Amino acid sequence: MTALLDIAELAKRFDVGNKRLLHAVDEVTFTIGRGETVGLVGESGCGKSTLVRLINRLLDPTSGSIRLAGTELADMRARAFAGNANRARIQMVFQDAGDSLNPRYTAADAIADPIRRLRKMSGASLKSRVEALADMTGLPRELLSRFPHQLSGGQKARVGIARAIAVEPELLILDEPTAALDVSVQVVILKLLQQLKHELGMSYLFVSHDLNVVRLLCDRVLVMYLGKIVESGPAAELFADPRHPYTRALISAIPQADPDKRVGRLRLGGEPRSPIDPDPTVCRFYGRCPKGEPRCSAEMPVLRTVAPARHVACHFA
Ligand SMILES: Nc1ncnc2c1ncn2[C@@H]1O[C@H](COP(=O)(O)OP(=O)(O)OP(=O)(O)O)[C@@H](O)[C@H]1O
Repeated sequence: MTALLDIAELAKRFDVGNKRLLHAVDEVTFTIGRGETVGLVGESGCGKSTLVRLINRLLDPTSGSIRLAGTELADMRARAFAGNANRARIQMVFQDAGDSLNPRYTAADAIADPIRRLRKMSGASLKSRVEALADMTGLPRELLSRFPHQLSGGQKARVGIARAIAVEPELLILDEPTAALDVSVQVVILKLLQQLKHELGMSYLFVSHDLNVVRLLCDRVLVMYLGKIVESGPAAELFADPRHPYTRALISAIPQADPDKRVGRLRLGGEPRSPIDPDPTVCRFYGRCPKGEPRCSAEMPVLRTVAPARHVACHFA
């Protein structure tokens, strides 16, 4: 499969005062193929949003490379990227469509906005393009004149999706696209996203806390922990045989309807492991950083990735 997105050694460090840097995204390397759906999972604060904001060029990286079909995007400042021709090629569906839509824009204005800016379309052709997008996303045309507060959660989600696909992106980043929706609406929106992907041939980077959804929708999964991709692999393989202790802990937390399949939930932390622990996949310092940092990932190896396994420095420089 040809790589559409090629991320290499991508890093974002934030200055958190007292001469300390927080490694929000810590030298991350992965690819997304054309037409592939890649899931990005990890606990709150592990760096998922920072990573997608780097890829979507809303944030400037500290170092590393973001190549889209061979074109380097990391060199350009986030502000300059907004007006760049490549802007249309990566679009994003945000977590809460209600929050991300401009309250002063009707649904039609919201969908038309990127087309006007990035495709320089106007007049009757713009209007018919907006109507076609409403049809594609199942938004009744009569709702196009409504403002976000006059739409249901599911309808706002459809507007957010129509807006994101309006300029025919090659890569769609979905940041918890159904987290703000009722369960029944979630299913409908996930089916719509699957259908659009097949119709339009896009690649998806799917960020989610819901591992059951990730298992169902994604070809491959990236597991992020403290700014690093600690494990990545084909979804079926990773869920059947998680190798990294953090992935195991994450999977053990998936609710199981079948009592026979329930296992005890694994938790990280507790006593430090022996420095001569024979299992190289287990961190010696879970929750007990030698530097005294509570969130340190010291000596946690990276598994099943293209990068060679190596020891991870303290999360705080
Ligand atoms: N502008 C910033 N300045 C300093 N630290 C930041 C900044 N933005 C994010 N961080 C820190 O970087 C780390 C990663 O944050 P990020 O929002 O990427 O996590 P996340 O995995 O997306 O979390 P969630 O799932 O809760 O959205 C966190 O420790 C966060 O506090």
